[in-house]
Amino acid sequence: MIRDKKRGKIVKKSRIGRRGRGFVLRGRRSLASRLNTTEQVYPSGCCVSHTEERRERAGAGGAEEVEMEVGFLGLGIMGKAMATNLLRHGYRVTVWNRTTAKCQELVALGATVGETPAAVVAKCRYTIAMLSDPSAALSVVFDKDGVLEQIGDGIGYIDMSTVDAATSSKISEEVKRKGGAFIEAPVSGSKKPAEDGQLVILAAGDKTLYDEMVPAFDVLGKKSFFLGEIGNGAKMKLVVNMIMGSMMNPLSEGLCLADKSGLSAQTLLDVLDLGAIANPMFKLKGPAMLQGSYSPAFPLKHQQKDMRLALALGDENAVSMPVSAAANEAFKKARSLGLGDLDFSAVYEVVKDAGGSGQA
Ligand SMILES: NC(=O)C1=CN([C@@H]2O[C@H](COP(=O)(O)OP(=O)(O)OC[C@H]3O[C@@H](n4cnc5c(N)ncnc54)[C@H](OP(=O)(O)O)[C@@H]3O)[C@@H](O)[C@H]2O)C=CC1
Ligand SMILES: O=CCCC(=O)O
Repeated sequence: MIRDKKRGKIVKKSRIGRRGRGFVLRGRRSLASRLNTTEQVYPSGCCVSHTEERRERAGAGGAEEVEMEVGFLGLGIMGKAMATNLLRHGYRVTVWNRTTAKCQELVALGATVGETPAAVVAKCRYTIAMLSDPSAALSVVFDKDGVLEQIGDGIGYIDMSTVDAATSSKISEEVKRKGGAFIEAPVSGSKKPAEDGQLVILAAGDKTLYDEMVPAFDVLGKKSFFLGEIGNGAKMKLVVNMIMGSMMNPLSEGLCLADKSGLSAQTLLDVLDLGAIANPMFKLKGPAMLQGSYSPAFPLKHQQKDMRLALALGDENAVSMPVSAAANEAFKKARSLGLGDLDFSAVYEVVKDAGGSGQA
């Protein structure tokens, strides 16, 4: 199933409004989203327009614009932008972050603070997490004062962090064992798309919870995919990031090669942008790399974590990925040089260094 905020695509009829668990998440929707009524049919399923879907929702429980409390765990680069978007669209948001001071900016925008992940889950029917890695995702669920202490019937937990399928499955099993519902929903898109509500959401797991989350996903993203069983969202995200991280390396090598062979690296970027391999990443990151500017949108340490997890997925499936493995080595080297908190494009510094700085 695919949803597209911009084009109004919906593939399969949603169960929203049927009151599966006796509640439906709604926020105050943006005008653009309210006007989005285009209907398109995909070959493999029935479809419903956003207008029809909203009518269904309204029919199920009265007025469409009912405020709902959403919990948000993890206010890093992505979590802060996503929680801010929910607040701007009228959601009531209760936030928690390990480093408590980071909650203050959200409080200034109207959020309330939960003392612990458990306290957030106790207060909210839906809690979203956006945490750095598998260890953080597990800790927030399983440790003392964690999500599991308060999850139960009729409560949804949505982990949007980039983790591996095994981590997601472990969380899913425990949440379900306690009567709650779980989806993984990692995202494609970085800081700016998160700020602009233009993420691509790769969800999997409990389909009813997914349907209930669609209004919030409409706020956070431009498109959401429902990919079936738990693990599929995590795997899709890792494959995408494995490609992205790998691509950053030949871009770096190309910039070095252009420079070392007497060409203008900026002209190389201009040429690339007009040809078959033009892409938003080269266009956005290339000029900043030439300036040595690596303000983190996507921290390098997270890109290396994704390469590592994607390579493990390759191992499991006996897929040989020598290009990705080499890219991972460059990211590891960058981390060892203390570049982990910079943007992942800082791998350029490692590539430049490996290429030598003198004249041929
Ligand atoms: N940045 C990007 O462009 C994108 C990132 N992602 C993914 O989203 C997730 C978040 O990324 P991003 O926001 O960039 O990362 P940040 O490093 O900016 O934020 C990480 C968050 O995780 C929290 N955290 C880390 N360890 C723990 C722990 N042990 N217990 C509790 N909380 C913890 C941090 O808390 P504290 O503030 O206390 O350190 C912070 O809130 C990652 O999985 C990343 O791979 C996905 C798409 C794009
Ligand atoms: O996981 C990070 C993805 C960053 C991006 O899609 O630009």
